[in-house]
Amino acid sequence: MRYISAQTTTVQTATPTSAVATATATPTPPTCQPQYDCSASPKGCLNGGNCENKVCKCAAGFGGGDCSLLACGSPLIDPSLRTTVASGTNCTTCDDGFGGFNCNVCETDAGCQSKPPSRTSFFGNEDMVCNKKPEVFYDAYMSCAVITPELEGFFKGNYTLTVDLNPVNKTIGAQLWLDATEQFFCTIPDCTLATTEQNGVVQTKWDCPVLHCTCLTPTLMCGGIPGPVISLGNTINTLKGPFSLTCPHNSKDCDFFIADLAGFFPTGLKMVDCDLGECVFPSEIQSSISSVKTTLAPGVIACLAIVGVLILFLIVSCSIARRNQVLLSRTPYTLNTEAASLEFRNVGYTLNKDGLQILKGISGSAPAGIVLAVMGPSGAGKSTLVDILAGKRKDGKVTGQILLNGKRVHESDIRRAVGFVDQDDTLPPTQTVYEAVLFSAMLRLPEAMPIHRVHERVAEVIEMLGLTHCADRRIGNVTARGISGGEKRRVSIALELITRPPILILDEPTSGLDSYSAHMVVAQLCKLAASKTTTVILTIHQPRSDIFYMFDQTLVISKGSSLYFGPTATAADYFRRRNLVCPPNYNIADYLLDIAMDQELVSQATSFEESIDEKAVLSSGHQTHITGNAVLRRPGHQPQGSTNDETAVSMEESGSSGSSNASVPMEESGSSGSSSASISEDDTVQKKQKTVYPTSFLTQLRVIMRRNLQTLIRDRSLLVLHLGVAIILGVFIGGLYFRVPSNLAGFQNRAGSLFFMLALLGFSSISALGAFTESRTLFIKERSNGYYPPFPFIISTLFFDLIPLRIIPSILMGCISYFMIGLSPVVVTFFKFLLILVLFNVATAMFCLVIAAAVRTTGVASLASSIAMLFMLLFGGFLINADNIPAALTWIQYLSMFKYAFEALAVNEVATSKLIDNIQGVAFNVPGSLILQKLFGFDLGGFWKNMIVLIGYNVLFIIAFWAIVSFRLKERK
Ligand SMILES: Nc1ncnc2c1ncn2[C@@H]1O[C@H](COP(=O)(O)OP(=O)(O)OP(=O)(O)O)[C@@H](O)[C@H]1O
Repeated sequence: MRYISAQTTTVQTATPTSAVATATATPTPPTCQPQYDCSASPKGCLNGGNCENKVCKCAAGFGGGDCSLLACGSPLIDPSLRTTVASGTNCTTCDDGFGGFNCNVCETDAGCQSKPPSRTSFFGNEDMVCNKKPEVFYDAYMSCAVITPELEGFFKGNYTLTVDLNPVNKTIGAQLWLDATEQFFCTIPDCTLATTEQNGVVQTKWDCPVLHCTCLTPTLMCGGIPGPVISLGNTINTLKGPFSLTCPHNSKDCDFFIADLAGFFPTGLKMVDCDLGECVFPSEIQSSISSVKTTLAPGVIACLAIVGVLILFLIVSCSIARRNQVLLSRTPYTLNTEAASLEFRNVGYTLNKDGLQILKGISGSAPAGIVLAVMGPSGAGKSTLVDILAGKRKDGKVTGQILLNGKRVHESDIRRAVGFVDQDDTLPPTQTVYEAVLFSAMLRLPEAMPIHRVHERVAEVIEMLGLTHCADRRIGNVTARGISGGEKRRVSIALELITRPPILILDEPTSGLDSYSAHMVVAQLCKLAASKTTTVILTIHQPRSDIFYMFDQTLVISKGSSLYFGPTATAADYFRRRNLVCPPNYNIADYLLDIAMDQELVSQATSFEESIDEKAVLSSGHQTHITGNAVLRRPGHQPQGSTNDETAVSMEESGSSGSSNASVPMEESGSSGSSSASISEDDTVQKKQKTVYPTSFLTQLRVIMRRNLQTLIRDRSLLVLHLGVAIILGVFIGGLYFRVPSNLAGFQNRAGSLFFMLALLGFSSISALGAFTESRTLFIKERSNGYYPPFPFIISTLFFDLIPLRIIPSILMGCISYFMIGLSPVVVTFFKFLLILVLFNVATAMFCLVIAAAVRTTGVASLASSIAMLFMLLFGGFLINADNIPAALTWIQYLSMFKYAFEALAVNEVATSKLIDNIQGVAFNVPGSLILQKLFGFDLGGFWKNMIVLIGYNVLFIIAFWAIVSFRLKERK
């Protein structure tokens, strides 16, 4: 059977047969009105009708002169023969086998076979069938109910969408009906259609780049009566697209998405109970389902890629570090057993800023295994000299030469050979004496040294310096009182003594010590020198006479010039020969200082006519005199490179420390062989050597982290404050914005609570300044003394600042306030919310750390970060609308971390929620996304973009922090 019956329906005249569509309303009677000329009317044909010979050929389901009326005949009937019904009236009965809002949707195969087909099958003798699947092939019709609380808030009624899907012409025609009245229709060309299978779900999707819609005036939605709340006429008429329609095969629902209306319908229009059908020949049905792999949003892919690269980098770095640690722990080690000699020739130092000459060509030497005391009044240049001898970086210009064991070497070699105790005690306040010395030992003794030997050595040094009684007491600082100033001085010495360096240089080791302790410390240093493992050079102000005579050699400096250099024992004779006699019962050390202070006496001493012997020394150039007390005290002692020859021997001649008991001041010697070149300008020694650390990276990291953990636990105030404040403020914000409703006020509160949280976290980050400023000084000193390189310090600092003080508090505050406020209950939204808070807080803390590292003064650093924070807050998107910022200042918002975090938080939270309120009796239901767009000027699709920017800020600040700490935080004296 080719078709079931052939029934003819005459437009608006014939009485319908039983099978002909009828309407509840009386069919529109024929009129005598002139025929509508579609070519002459600007309106043309509506609802996808074509104007042919001045007459509209309407799409199935439509009729009337301009195709504006609902026609209730099946698509198999000639369009001109379909019965139309009056506007506002529904079709009630459709042709057999057809259904849908305007009776053009086939329901059965029989329906499709009830009339002769309007086209022929390629395969000839075929009956049409009704295809009900969303994958369509010829011309399908669909009608669906529409769920749209957004529109229903303004225009009450039942919404229906009728759609004509034409894959042959690649077009879609769609009409929206409110009750039975059409509100607007759209014609959509150039569509592509694809049926895909993803994770077992098959769906057909139409993607169309453009759409043209026409709002039918006067209708409720298009500015019609009675008194509409709003008119969508202009919005609908100016829609551009793109547009998409997605229909899953296993459901009767579809999604209708118009990009221009994303603010109004963020997830599209929900079409439910869709009835779809088309009459096709079976041979036309050629399903082409393609499977697609699950794809992630580009933002998610970028984030995953960053995390992946970081993890890979971490794994590779850790395995390399572990290998190095194992190798180093198996490397045989030797501890220093031999003292080194240090000679300095014509050392000068001039300040860059004002050209002031601080040191004027000072020469001398400290042969291996002796104690050399550098004396002089305050400001004479003692510290400057020992800084230079220790290879410390100086701000000004250094001239002269320094020889280590008689050889010119790079200053990094000198630094390696020298242990340096600074004038100021820079010690970790929260550690005990034992822990501080152990810290130095763990980092500076060889990795392969067994741990029990390390502890033994620590105990030995602590005992040697008389610190056993306070070994378990905390060092303390101004705010938390700990050990005494003298004990601190001895701890500083212990930190350097632990490595038993070939040369130990101490700046004022006895300052702050009582005379007994001073004597004890100097005696220990002399003992160390006598053991031939360490040469000691120290500066001292006013030693007691018994202490003075413990030094082997003395260098007296007056106003940057050498007044005396020679054996301590002959100093008194030397000045007596110049008629400068130390009064009886007078401390010779005090007398030497008196001379150095008085320029007349200095002139008297330096203008003295030298003896032949002394002249001989003079003419020989650099001289040194090593037969000092060390030799006298230690019979048989023969320092390295020295002889017991009583005649002065120049350094040049001896190749190393010469020997003489004659004492000649450097001024008199003239210090020939002076070098005007900076110490490091010698080509042979210019090659900078990489600092070699005795311990591996992992050991350094472990030891530093252990100390940071101790500090965090013992100096609990900051940790407790951050955690406490996070909990209290979490409860406070939760209480203040408790259970925000979805009305207008609730929306303001929701956005306000999110912004307030960011403000709190942002400003609490400023505490990073103070925390870092304390550890910064310690780092500079320890780095300079060769404890560790910057990298493990940076990791440890970031770990102990970011995790306990930034990440945990922001999670705490977020968890508490989130549920109290009643933000979105969606789990993913909650975790995204926490992630944003954490990324934001880490970024602001890193920003403050960068400032703290870059700016030396704490006051300037806190002012700079507070002002920067305030500006970022202002341009964060809450206090000023992004679209209203003056053009010249718009760039500032892109620097604001608040903007990215707030936008991400708001999009995450508010975009999927609804604003439901009632203003003066008019109820409305507006999507949160529309508010975000209109009120804040936010980019709705920008969640991952904002997240990437926040991650970018973190990476940028971490790199900046690393660069500043590595290249700027170096000791400069
Ligand atoms: N970087 C600098 N800028 C300005 N002045 C400097 C600098 N370095 C040293 N001086 C000046 O050089 C002189 C010597 O300083 P130095 O610290 O070496 O003296 P000192 O003998 O160790 O004094 P004290 O015993 O009081 O510590 C001082 O007048 C000091 O002000």
